[in-house]
Amino acid sequence: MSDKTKKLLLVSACALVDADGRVLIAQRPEGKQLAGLWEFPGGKVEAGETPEETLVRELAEELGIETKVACLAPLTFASHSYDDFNLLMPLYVCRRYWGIPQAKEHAALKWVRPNKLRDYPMPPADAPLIPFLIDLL
Ligand SMILES: Nc1nc2c([nH]c(=O)n2[C@H]2C[C@H](O)[C@@H](COP(=O)(O)OP(=O)(O)OP(=O)(O)O)O2)c(=O)[nH]1
Repeated sequence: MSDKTKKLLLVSACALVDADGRVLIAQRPEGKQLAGLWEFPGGKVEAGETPEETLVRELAEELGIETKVACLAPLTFASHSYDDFNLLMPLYVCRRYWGIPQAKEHAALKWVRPNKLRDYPMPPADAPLIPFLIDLL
């Protein structure tokens, strides 16, 4: 049943892909909601931003890498109802970026083959995204 008090939260996420077809996942740090789970880098779309601009900003803040809006290709989206909000999360693929990803805000980073993603505990919203990455890569 719909809960009219629940807010829709728009979050942009990115599957960064390396030359080997592996995807970067990042572990949420202690103290945050969903701590310890592995996620796709990204974050909340802020006022005035396009979802692509959000990702360019978040990838710089979280990983210290540079990319461009034109280097982000939409793949699919996640839609999941958490207890306190409804999440809508477009997932982009990025194969072209500059710099080496570093965990600036995460506990750890890992490059993983798409068919191994299920070995890493992810937020419940993310499980339906995995088959799209397996198909693509
Ligand atoms: N970046 C990202 N967020 C995800 C994924 N899956 C998923 O459910 N989320 C959720 C977790 C958070 O509730 C929200 C992302 O928000 P965020 O990373 O900007 O915010 P946060 O919870 O770290 O908190 P904040 O301190 O920034 O407010 O989306 C994912 O794969 N990547």
